[in-house]
Amino acid sequence: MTAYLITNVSVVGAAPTDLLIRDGVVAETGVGLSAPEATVLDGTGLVALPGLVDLHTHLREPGREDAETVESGSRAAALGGYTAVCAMANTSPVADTAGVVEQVWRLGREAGLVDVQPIGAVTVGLAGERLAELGAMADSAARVRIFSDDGHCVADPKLMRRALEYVKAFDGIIAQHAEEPRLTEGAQMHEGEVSTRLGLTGWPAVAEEAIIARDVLLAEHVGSRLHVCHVSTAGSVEVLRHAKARGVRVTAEVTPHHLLLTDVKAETYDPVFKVNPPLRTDADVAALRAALAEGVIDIVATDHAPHAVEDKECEWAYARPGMLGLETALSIALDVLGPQWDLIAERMSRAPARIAGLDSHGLDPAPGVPANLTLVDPAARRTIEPAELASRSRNTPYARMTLPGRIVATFLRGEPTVLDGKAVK
Ligand SMILES: NC(=O)N[C@@H](CC(=O)O)C(=O)O
Ligand SMILES: [Zn+2]
Ligand SMILES: [Zn+2]
Repeated sequence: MTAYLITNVSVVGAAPTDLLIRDGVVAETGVGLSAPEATVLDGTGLVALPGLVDLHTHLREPGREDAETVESGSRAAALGGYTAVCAMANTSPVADTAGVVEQVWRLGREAGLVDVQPIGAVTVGLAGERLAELGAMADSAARVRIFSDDGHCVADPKLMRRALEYVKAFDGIIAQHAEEPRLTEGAQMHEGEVSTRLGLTGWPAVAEEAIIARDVLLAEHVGSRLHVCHVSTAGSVEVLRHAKARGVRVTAEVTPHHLLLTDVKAETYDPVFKVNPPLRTDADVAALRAALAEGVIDIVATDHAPHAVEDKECEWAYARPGMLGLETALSIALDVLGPQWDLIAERMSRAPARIAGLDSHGLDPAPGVPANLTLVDPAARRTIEPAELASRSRNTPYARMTLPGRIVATFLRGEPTVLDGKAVK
């Protein structure tokens, strides 16, 4: 195992220091360290962050390996500064058995670029009819703790209650895709002025807010943990604020795209901007940014949703919803939040690691801590070229945009997965 000496680097925005990485851990920190056996990396001008943790990633394996594999998605994650990702269950077959979650977990180990933590489905086949084998998935080698039917809402309140009750025994979490399906039938974009002008069927904010309101009440009643996926409206923020004030065990995420983009993008009719929940309004974006700063929204999660060309480059109405996120998330966060390194570390690493129970992640680089970290060059700017992304898919909404920040290196348990901005394998 090679040792690495990163010199003159700012750890989470603090005054520059040296970091010695050896035997999988941060062995030493301090100014003027020497380690003759170590490979030296000049960290001047760079910021070291705890490796980013994504609570919401779609890896598409098994079933749609043409759009993404565990390996290609892991590489995209490492290049984005991530050391751990939670893989959503809407694969084919669905990750609703111990067998499938163990398969995804093993593929992640074999790729060895990030820790891949599978999420299990709540219901069999994501059909919303009966509970999947939650206990068997929790007891499996994948040790599943987060369950989600993401892509679909667990709309039946009785099933949602049962799921919350079931996972309480092992302190599990239900991660809800909050969308009342009866209110979004045929929906193509956010319901508002722009949808009226374009004549596209709208996805009203209340379809999200009504489910969040119901679920925080159910979580309170049962005393279980609820996580709300991709919060997208100002009204959802108010529901969450109220629930948190009451002490409900609820956490919430916002995606980079909901922090930056709005429904006016639909005017292009370019399906790269079609996503669930849909891009909302300026007022929603402002409310989401404030909620993230305040902590009403706990984390940024990418909802990295790769789609093959034929599923995206077609008419808006036929295109699948979803956009890439792993390779651009840190840049968007830097653009939206500015160089608030402690806040970025909290919302993109420490808090998601805590929520997911990933004990060796989300820890600031310090002596004795597992060396899961990433080095960011905040002064660099880069122009996003879809063809250059490591993902197998090309559906980034940031094509040809110039964004701040570049991931220079990422370390997983002391081994580099990215060096000089390139994946090492
Ligand atoms: N976000 C999306 O628009 N799509 C996701 C599913 C989801 O996150 O709901 C997908 O799997 O493609
Ligand atoms: Zn979803
Ligand atoms: Zn998703």
